[in-house]
Amino acid sequence: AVFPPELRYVTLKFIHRICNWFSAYCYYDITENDGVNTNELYNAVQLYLSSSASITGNRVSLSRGLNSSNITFGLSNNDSLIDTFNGVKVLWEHIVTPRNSQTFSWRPLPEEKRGFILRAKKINKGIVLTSYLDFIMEKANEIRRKNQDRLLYTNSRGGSLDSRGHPWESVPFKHPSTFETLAMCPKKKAEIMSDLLDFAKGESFYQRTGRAWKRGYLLYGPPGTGKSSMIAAMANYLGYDIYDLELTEVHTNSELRKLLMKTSSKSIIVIEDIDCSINLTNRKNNNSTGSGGSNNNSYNVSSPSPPGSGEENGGGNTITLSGLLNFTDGLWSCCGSERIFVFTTNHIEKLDPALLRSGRMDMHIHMSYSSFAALKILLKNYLGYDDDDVEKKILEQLEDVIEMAEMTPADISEVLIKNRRNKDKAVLELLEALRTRAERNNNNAVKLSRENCTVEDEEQEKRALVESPKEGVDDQLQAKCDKEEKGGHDANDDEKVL
Ligand SMILES: Nc1ncnc2c1ncn2[C@@H]1O[C@H](COP(=O)(O)OP(=O)(O)OP(=O)(O)O)[C@@H](O)[C@H]1O
Ligand SMILES: [Mg+2]
Repeated sequence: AVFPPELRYVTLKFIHRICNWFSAYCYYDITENDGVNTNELYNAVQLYLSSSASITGNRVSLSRGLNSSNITFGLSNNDSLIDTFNGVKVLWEHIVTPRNSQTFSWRPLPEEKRGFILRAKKINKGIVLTSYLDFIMEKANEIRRKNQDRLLYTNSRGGSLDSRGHPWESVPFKHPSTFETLAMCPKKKAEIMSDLLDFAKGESFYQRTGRAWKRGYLLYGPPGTGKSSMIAAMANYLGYDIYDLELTEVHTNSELRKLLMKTSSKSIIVIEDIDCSINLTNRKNNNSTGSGGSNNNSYNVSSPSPPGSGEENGGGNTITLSGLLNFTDGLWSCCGSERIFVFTTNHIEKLDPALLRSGRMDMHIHMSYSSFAALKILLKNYLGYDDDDVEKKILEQLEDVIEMAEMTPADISEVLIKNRRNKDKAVLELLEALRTRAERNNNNAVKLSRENCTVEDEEQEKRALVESPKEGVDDQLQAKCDKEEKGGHDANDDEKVL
């Protein structure tokens, strides 16, 4: 109180300047407001320092962001702390001074002037300016994404808008599913994760290749194999919001387009059970409308109109397949960026080939019955068991039956949850359940082969199914996991489309 902060700031500055000549240090001012714009670096530094474990002062400022369940700690006014980066020590000081009321400004400025002063040794100037500040920006973004809870949007209100004209309703999204808890072939999992990461970091790639910055995943497989869990894991992994699109609530193609326009970037747009929610007879209707003068083959198949004009053939009050394709693929799909489309289905064979062609759904992911690798993940999730916690003999027995049993991860987790208090019993009961299933499947297979409908046919059918997308979007990952080596499929999806 004896020493007014304003004076203190000026003196500090003055002292800094004097010392500059003699000292080994250099100083950087990072003010909250650089005149007109808010300084992004200031916010980043604040967030970054909040995560720093070295805050020990008696006075710490706390804050909690909108939609966030985390509290962040910050440097209090005129407090300082030391941070180290790559062995380089720097000192941060937070300076707050009352703003001079005579300063003219077009818009109201906060009453206080805030800023950080960063002190570093002159010999470390290079490292501070090049890597340290970048590091802080990156770290801050990470923290921001972690603190902000995901949102789950639905359009369950039908076409009606809320008071602010938004067609989407949102709730905080707190699904605990992550890639770690997801039971599936580890190789496949790793590929999906790196695909997602490539996508999220791929701004310049998409720019360079002239592609809209979006990606489509089709998840298919029987119920209870983790399709919805996978979507949650994707959202948690990338920190994206989810838009769960209920197609049955959408009445026209133009309504669909409006919904799309109101989605934000960095989001996953999900249509579950696509085979059930879109009436496939639409396709016939479309074809009977005649396929105009479009010279794009793929559109001729299903949608006579070029992208972006799906409204006309929406006609009455139903949305059409072409409307949906325009939604994911047309010009409107790029109003915004960094969007992922995920469709799920239990019956991939029921889907229109137009939906499956490459470029539309970039990656087809087969979620299948539990494999041995997946089973081990489930054992770890539910019982906390590692490999050597289970008797080797039992583990081998599990491995023997798991493929034949064709049990979904959902079924397996059911058995494990039921017995989670008695872990040994859980494993034994699981083995029993797997055996029963395997036996049943085996009997069925024998019966089938007696009726001259061999298992091989089924196998072929499955293979045909995987290969069915006309443009050759093989499920490479599945193939890899099944160790069905099909040589020469190394080209990634993007190359195929190009
Ligand atoms: N691969 C998996 N890894 C971990 N848990 C799984 C997996 N698959 C299923 N589960 C468990 O089973 C439950 C049902 O899974 P989920 O809802 O993801 O299945 P789904 O494939 O979406 O089924 P549906 O086709 O009926 O929508 C989940 O709550 C989850 O706990
Ligand atoms: Mg589901």
